[in-house]
Amino acid sequence: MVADIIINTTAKRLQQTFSYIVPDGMAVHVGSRVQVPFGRRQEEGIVVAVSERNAGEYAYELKPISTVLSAQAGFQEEMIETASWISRYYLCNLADALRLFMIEKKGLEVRLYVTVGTKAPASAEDADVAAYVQAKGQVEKAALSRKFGARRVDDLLAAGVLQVEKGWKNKISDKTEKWLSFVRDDAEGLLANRRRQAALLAELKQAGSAPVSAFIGKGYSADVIRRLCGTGLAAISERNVRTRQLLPTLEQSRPLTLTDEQARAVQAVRGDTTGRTYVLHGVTGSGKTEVYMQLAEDVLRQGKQVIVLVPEIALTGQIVRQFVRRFGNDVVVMHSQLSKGERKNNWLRMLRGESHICIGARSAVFTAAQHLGLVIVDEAHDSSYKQEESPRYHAVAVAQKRAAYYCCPVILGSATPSVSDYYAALQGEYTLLELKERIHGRPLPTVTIADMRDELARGNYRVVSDAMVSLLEETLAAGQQAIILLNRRGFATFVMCRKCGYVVKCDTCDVPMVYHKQSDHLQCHYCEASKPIPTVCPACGSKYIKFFGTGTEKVEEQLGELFPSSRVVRLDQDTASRKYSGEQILERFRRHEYDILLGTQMVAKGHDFANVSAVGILSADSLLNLPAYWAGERTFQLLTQAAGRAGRGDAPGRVVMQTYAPEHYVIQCAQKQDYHAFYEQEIEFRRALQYPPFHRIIKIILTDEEEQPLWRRGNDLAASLQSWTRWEHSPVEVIGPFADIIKRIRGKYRLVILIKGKSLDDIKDYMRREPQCWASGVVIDVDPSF
Ligand SMILES: Nc1ncnc2c1ncn2[C@@H]1O[C@H](COP(=O)(O)OP(=O)(O)OP(=O)(O)O)[C@@H](O)[C@H]1O
Ligand SMILES: [Zn+2]
Repeated sequence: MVADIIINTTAKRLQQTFSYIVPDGMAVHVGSRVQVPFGRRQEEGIVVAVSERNAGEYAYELKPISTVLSAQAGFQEEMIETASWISRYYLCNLADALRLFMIEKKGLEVRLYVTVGTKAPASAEDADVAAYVQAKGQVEKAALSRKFGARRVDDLLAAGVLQVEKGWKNKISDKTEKWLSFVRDDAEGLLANRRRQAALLAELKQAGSAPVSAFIGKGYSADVIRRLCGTGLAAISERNVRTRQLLPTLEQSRPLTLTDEQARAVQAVRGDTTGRTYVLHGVTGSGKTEVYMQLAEDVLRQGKQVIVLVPEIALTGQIVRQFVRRFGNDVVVMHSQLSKGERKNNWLRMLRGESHICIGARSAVFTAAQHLGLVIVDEAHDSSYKQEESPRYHAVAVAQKRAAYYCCPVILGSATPSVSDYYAALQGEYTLLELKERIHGRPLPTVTIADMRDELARGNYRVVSDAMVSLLEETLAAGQQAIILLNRRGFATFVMCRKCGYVVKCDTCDVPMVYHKQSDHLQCHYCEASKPIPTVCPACGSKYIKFFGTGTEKVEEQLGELFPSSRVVRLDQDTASRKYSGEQILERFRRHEYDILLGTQMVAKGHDFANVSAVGILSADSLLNLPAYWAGERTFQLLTQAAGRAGRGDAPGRVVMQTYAPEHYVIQCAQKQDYHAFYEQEIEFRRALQYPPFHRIIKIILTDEEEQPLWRRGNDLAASLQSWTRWEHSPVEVIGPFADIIKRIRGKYRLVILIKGKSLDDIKDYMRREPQCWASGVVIDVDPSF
């Protein structure tokens, strides 16, 4: 038998597969991680194919595989299939695609482990060594040599008293903690005069077992714990750490009685074994989470597993909270603040089938599973599901691929489905499920539009319109809370000389720098570089340096002036960057320690705060004017989602939306929260201009420190692609090269070439063979999100 193997390294030249002989009796299958001779070294490899071919059929001499590293660390066949698809579809290396599924990206380290051999030791000294090894089961050879001397160990190996074999060691060690467990009751009266120990034992009997830290937290000293263990009534053991709960302990919840709409949705998906995709279009506050949970419960009953994807920002939010309350310890949460050891523990729990639900952001789509029964993607329209570095995959597409293998359904839930998903649902490619009503018949919020041109004409130069001021006044007076959205952080969005018009830009990016008042410096939002504020204009020397534009910091200041007695909190990248600080802000707002939550799009997503009755959107058109086909869709989604945070409790919701373009169809549809009207207009626009979903797009980004060579390279690549399309008569359009919207980032100029067509499979084949596509400074983005 012959195995095709990918060497696990990032070196680009090693991306092809290599063939090796499978020695007789060695258990090697697709997905095994093995060690192979490679040049003069041994390398780690991943088996991607096994065939019955004969080594003699090859033109060169094949070498045998050295060892199988670990059954546990191996890949499942499904993962290899999905990774191959990713590498074909997104035009990336197979090794890079495979690494998406690995928990230890760097690969495994091979070590030698010593166990007891078959021969008896000849002397008392040798017997000591053998006894030591026997007691430990196995000992790393290096450690044993350090303890007893390398010579001794080698001699004992040669004599057969000890034996050695290769094993693998994780670079990430398991993260463990000490647990205290109940052993038996104090029948002998050992604790007669020891009240603390007796109390601890009583508590322990109730709990069975719990982390030692929990008892320390309850006031038992380490000494009391140690003495209790000394009596043999309790014992300490090391256990792998479970996901650190981000949330305070929550009460368990029971399934709710579904509304008719919810029941119909659950019924439609239940028992699907075709691997279909369902678009669950439910207005904000319609109870999508309950639908997810009841479907998950079904799947759990069949002993299968569920992956739940949420936008990164929602990881501590509503949906995670609800799942943890309903399913308790059966849930693992993969959030970015876990240590590597914790991630690995979670990952292994899913792989071994010890946990059944994994909730996480984009990358959780790669979680190992025993048997996947359902994938849920909440807020499926969210742009965070697209990875913006290589491999540039979309988590929904990967989820669909995995689900197809397991024949399990994928649910794409959203109040504002992506135009492409909704189109696929209407075409019958997906199945559409709708929740048209909010729970308890609560009305959707009423939205008022504030035309900012009128405000200016009336002499209101503030960021906040009169309508919004009154809304906030009434809300605060009623003891309710408000959320305010402004999609720009910082204080002033650019700094300009009034005399000559000079705008302060980043040294390495072609963007104006943003003034941050709190830290009192200018910051580039692309590369995070910062600069002091110039006192005189660097261009003309005048002193008329002025700040323009508005960010969240300035609004925070203005709100403080307008409503001095209200408590305002700001949530944006600047305040949320410290560990857990974002969650704390949201948690304290939930407890009504603040009246107004102000922030960037982080405040618009998924939150379910019952006491929020007002939402203010300061600049509804901030995304609308971007030169991109998706500008309307993103704007509609953001506005509808933000508005949907209002009126989820007893008080009806009210929203003020500030805009300079009140007549624009996106603003009009968002005002009415009318997804269908928006979709009808948007899909016609897409059809007319041949944008997705009617045409697919590949974006090629070329970068270089020098502008001239970059254009030359761009023109050459475009010419190559053009000649292919002419020659093949393929209905594929090549556009560009043209300068990217932002001409230069981090010191590198940027050019873009777009490829558009109904099917891009053929041109992908061509691109795979075109060396210019694989040169350094070239990024290929299939189905780009911007
Ligand atoms: N069948 C039900 N009976 C009673 N209450 C329900 C029911 N289903 C859901 N709810 C409650 O309705 C509220 C809104 O539900 P949920 O947060 O799931 O909405 P959603 O559809 O996810 O909205 P959004 O898209 O805005 O996040 C929650 O507080 C939830 O507990
Ligand atoms: Zn910069």
